Amino acid sequence: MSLNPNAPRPKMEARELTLRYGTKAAIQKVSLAILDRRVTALIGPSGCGKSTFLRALNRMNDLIPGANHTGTILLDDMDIHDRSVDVVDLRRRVGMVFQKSNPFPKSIFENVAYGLRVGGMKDKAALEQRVEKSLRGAALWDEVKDRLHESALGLSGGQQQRLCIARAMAVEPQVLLMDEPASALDPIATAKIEELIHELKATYTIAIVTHNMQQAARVSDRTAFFYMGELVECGATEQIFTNPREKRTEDYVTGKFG
Ligand SMILES: Nc1ncnc2c1ncn2[C@@H]1O[C@H](COP(=O)(O)OP(=O)(O)OP(=O)(O)O)[C@@H](O)[C@H]1O
Repeated sequence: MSLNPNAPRPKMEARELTLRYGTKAAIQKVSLAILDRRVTALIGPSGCGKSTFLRALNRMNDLIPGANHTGTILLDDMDIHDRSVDVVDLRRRVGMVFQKSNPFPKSIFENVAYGLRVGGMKDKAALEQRVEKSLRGAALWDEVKDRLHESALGLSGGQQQRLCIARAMAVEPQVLLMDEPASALDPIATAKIEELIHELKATYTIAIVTHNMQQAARVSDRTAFFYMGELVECGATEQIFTNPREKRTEDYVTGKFG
């Protein structure tokens, strides 16, 4: 129990989470809190289980045949694996942005409106309002407002990724999961995404997987270091990068292995 009443509370929390593909554990007994309206970076060498952990947070691993888990994941006080949980509703509350932007072959407008239409929103004015709000939120509105009904596939890579962020935001999630959202982008588009993440954390709780150590240091408040399926340590980003408790963390953040 924290003594500071202003200390952020966990928005999501994994307790002793083990996730296997078949019989092989990809992550073992991971206990990690994702704090409300903070950015948590998940770092570690390839194959250490970062994406597996991220995908577990909105049960995307359910889609992989043979994936199974033990342990608990809470969203606020709700066990996300409880029988009463509707997975579609969970994924609306915990949205996801992938490494490679994946706009639908539809117009810019329809990409953002998609989840709203699926959710039953029919009113044209309401749809237009929410699409504009989401595009503004994703810092894309000014670039696309005059071409909303053109194909999303005509946008640049960086614009497509911001469109995917707008699409995720349109259904008003509480948590945004980002799996290397800038790894396919050039430095200018990457800087825009990083700036956006900085703005989004006023509203959203964000967990981001990144291979880029500088990016983790720039965008996150907290950093969790994974190694071979284990969570080695998690703490304030500055502490993890300047004064880690564990030797393995120090070796990784100083580039001794990777
Ligand atoms: N769909 C799958 N089926 C079987 N094994 C998988 C699957 N996805 C991941 N794995 C295995 O689980 C382990 C963790 O993978 P994961 O993708 O979570 O790691 P990662 O840290 O995100 O890696 P990277 O940084 O390379 O993306 C790896 O051994 C990987 O081979």
